[in-house]
Amino acid sequence: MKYVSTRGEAPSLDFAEVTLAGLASDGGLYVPESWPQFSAAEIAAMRGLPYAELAARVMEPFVGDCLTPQRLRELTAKAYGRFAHKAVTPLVQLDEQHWVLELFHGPTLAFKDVALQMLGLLFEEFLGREEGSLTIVGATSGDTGSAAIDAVAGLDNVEIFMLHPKGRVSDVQRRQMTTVRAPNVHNIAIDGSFDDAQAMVKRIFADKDVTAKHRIGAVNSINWARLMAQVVYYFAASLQLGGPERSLAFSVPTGNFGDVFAGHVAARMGLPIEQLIVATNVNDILHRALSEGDYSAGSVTPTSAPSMDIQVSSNFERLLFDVGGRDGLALAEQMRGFDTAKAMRLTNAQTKGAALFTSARADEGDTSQAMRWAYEQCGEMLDPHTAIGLHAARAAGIDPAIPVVTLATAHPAKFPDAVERATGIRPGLPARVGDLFAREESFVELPGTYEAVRDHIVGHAT
Ligand SMILES: Cc1ncc(COP(=O)(O)O)c(C=O)c1O
Ligand SMILES: N[C@@H](CCOP(=O)(O)O)C(=O)O
Repeated sequence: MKYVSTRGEAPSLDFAEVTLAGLASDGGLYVPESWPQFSAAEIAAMRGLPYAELAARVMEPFVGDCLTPQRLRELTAKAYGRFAHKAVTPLVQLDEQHWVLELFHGPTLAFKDVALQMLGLLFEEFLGREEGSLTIVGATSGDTGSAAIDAVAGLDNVEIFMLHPKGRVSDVQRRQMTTVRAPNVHNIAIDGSFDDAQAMVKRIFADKDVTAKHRIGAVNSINWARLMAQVVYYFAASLQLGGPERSLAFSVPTGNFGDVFAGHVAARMGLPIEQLIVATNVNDILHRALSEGDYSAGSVTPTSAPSMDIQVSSNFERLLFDVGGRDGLALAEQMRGFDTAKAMRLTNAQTKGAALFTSARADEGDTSQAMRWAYEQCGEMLDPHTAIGLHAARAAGIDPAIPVVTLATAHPAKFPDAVERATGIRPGLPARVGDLFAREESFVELPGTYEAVRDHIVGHAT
């Protein structure tokens, strides 16, 4: 399997190279040069498999010959062995039509663990082969940071610098990053938004003064391996609810468009998906793009779902590439226009090609109301991000005969204030996070300028 850049100019790479490269050298994102296909019979044969084996089957065509089938199975067994639920991503039914897919049973209580537990092992595997090292620079609006840190803390040949927007993540999220004591972990709080942090990460990949001395790696969903691992749970949910004979709709709380793009990949591979519902909070660039063709970024508004307080959605570029004719040079031109104007229109081909997607936006009242409904009517406590997904799922008007699965992207205890305001109940942290509030924090605060962040990273990277 070879990977190509969405901007058409970077060299094509194999799976190991793409995992270590993160962002493409032309500023684009890597995607497989073609989508692997499963027949209905092949999908049906996956029914009842343990999650780790299902993951190996779904990932195998993407990995190509970079891992033997046996080694891939050793890695998936190790990655998913750390989850607190035997099913790894269990489904919970809310009513006749709605289910939630709980993706928060990993070590840091969000869906990010599903991919990052695997990515940490892949880094070790591929770096070990060449005795290389990696300086990871990541941006987080709260969840990627802790999941990535958990996955790589203590590794000898990996160092991680994680940027979060100061004061804009929950206390639990911040502490899950800043209380990890390991010499290779560096937390940085910047003045600014997640979008500012993500822009700095992309800039550092293009900074020749830095890349001449350090091999920069990515843990954000710009790294293809993240998305590959997220495709698996769409298969897991479908197989439990009658797939491949029955088609499902998925509602996905969306920010950087990685999770829902993984659903698009599952559909491309042959999984019957009726609709992908892109659920946003008031930072609704994706809702406007999909409903009106208007992809224009404003400033970020802080909400009770801080991990989705994102306006510039990295993985939307992968969708535009895939549904708009896979013309890298034309997309590079379109993205350059967006970088300058912070706005662009989708082409007719892009809008038409994205027909599997629909979208909805939830304001703060809708989010609270969805948390309350799930708790009072169904006995399920949801976090605010999942509640946005549920609001969109119920608003989308899907045929009642089609099951709608909302991705539960975080544990409610990561956002206790918002959950308590909506339901009157304060969720407690599961025992696996330990004495989070007793541990000492360590992070530096930096101004929100690229130079300040770059100088800090260069000054502290070994
Ligand atoms: C809890 C939670 N829900 C939803 C999202 C949005 O996911 P994505 O960025 O893949 O669209 C995020 C952040 O990425 C998150 O942390
Ligand atoms: N919501 C994310 C933002 C980063 O997105 P990613 O999926 O590209 O890593 C977070 O919680 O950090």
